[in-house]
Amino acid sequence: MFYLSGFRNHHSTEALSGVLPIGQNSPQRCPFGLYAEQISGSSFTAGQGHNLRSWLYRIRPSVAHRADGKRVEVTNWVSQADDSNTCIAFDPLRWCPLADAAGHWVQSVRTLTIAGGATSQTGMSASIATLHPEQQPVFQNHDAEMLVMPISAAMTLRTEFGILEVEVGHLAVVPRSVFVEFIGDQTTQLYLLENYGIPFELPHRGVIGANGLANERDFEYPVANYIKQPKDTWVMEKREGEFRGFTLDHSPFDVVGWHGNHAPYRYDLRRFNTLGSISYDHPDPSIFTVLSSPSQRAGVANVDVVVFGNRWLVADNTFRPPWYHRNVMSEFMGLIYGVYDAKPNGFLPGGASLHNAGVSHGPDYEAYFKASTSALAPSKLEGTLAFMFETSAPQRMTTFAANTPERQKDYVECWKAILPANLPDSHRD
Ligand SMILES: O=C(O)Cc1cc(O)ccc1O
Ligand SMILES: [Fe+2]
Repeated sequence: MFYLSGFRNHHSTEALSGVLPIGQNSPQRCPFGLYAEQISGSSFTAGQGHNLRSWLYRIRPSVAHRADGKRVEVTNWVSQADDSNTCIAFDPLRWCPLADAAGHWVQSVRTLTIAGGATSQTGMSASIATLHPEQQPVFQNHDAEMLVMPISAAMTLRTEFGILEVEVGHLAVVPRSVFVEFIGDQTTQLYLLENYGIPFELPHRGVIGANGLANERDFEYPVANYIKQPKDTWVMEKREGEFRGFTLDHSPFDVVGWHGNHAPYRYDLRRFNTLGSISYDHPDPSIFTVLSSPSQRAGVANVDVVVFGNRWLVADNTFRPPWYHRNVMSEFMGLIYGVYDAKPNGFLPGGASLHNAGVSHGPDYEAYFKASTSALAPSKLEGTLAFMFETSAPQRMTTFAANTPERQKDYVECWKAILPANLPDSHRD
């Protein structure tokens, strides 16, 4: 399938040539009698480089989709970090891969951790969902930009803007309020991040220069692809954590052409140009940032998406895995495949961990022992893809996450075998 390349480029695409008006956005009558509709992703007055909007040329304006909605109960998708369904996360936390959930993917979402929420428009939530091959509802998330990563099988996202094929090892981002249908040929679990804050940007590269990390051209946008379907379509929408469903008498995927810099996209995480230490010491993980949602405070992210993929380890006289640490940001981690170097046991593909702000953590005993004693020849981490959602707000654990049988209540035992350094009981030079 053909894609448009370039992060936040001003893309133009037509499923039928001649549908995009030339030199203006909203002519008195659009070509072919289509309807022009703008969707924005920033305030109208956002600065240059942060101003996000696209123009869609569609068979019906999306207001024609409006029908009275019915409230739908979705039990475990949490959108506010308050006392009603979350608790404070004091301890290091870890979960085994969750069992597949029944039902469609929206019902299957189980939020594990959350910071901030949909109403305050800050923070994030991290969830696991299950996508089955059955028919799925079309979905609109007014609360958040959604970032999804399939874990065991590829999936397809049909959106108003066109189709994104999303493999294991890809991430896909769907802006707020965009109509999207998740389609799977095989059952797969998904990691799902809701970003309640400012839409994702590429991190500033600073002295790294113009290239490296996630390169702009590797972000792929869909080409226009419409269906003129008179059949009923079931749509679900989410607003401030509440869900409603309604039936349309046609498909919302009726956009024949679009142009703009605000659209869903995919990125192959295996294209990430990982940079690291070629002298000594383990760098801070900010060097692995793929996407960053900034906060109002310069240099402090609302949420960073960080990836740990295949890479050479060559640092001299260095403890090469992550050091022991406490981070002022809070860290949710997941594993798409392979082994994560700091946690060779117990952190499994499809599993998750949370080290809340200030919570001490680091390599487990086995990782420490191996990395502190093995010969330091260059070595390569291969067949591995882990990620971290790092947010400046403390993350809470949901009631579901606290009580699910997949929670590893013995997680802290992985540091138990660590021996104290061999020193006399007390001494002072
Ligand atoms: O805790 C973790 O495993 C994530 C992490 C990785 C790293 O390379 C440095 C710091 C950090 O928090
Ligand atoms: Fe960490």
